[in-house]
Amino acid sequence: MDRILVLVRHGQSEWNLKNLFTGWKDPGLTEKGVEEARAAGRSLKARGLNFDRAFTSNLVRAQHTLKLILSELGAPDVPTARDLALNERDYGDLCGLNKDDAREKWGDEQVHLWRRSYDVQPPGGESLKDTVARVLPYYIQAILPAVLRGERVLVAAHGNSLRALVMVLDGLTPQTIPSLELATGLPLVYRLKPDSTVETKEILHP
Ligand SMILES: O=C(O)[C@H](O)COP(=O)(O)O
Repeated sequence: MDRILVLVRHGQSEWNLKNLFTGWKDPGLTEKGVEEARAAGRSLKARGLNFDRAFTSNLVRAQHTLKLILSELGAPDVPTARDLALNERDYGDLCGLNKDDAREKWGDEQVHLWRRSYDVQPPGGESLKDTVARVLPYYIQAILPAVLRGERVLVAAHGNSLRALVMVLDGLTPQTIPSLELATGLPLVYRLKPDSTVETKEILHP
């Protein structure tokens, strides 16, 4: 039995293009983001993958990415769960601010800590640790059981909600997680062992 889990960050959003902190705000995909999602679907199809179940967040940039991928696979009706647990990390008071302006105001180091550290919270927002605290229980309760049953599972979510999950899957630490970046629209293909640890991991480049 194969235990397939594929994670994909949404395609470029309108606020990614404007370099704005986004969090729980709900911009759509740019034309480039739509193409990135379609390319992800084509890569998965070329890899011979299809899916029995899908999960996404409550935000349209991830939902639209998932819809485009499934359309490219010719499988628009895959059972799909949408849950706030997979939402992007909430950037709180930073939402809507330009990231370069934030660096000017608070300094590169402080902004890097807010964006990439494990336990430093942006003002009024969530740290990655806070994000793990809602993503991991959902993964264990909803996503992992499907994978262990042999269902091929696709998760379309966000840069930091997926960093939270990849941290656990890849055994990263608070010291190593800051260097993890997830590109938009690049599928991560995991094959899990029966004990739910990772057997193989593959990044599908277009
Ligand atoms: O929420 C956002 O601003 C982006 O989707 C992710 O931002 P980051 O890459 O700065 O964490």
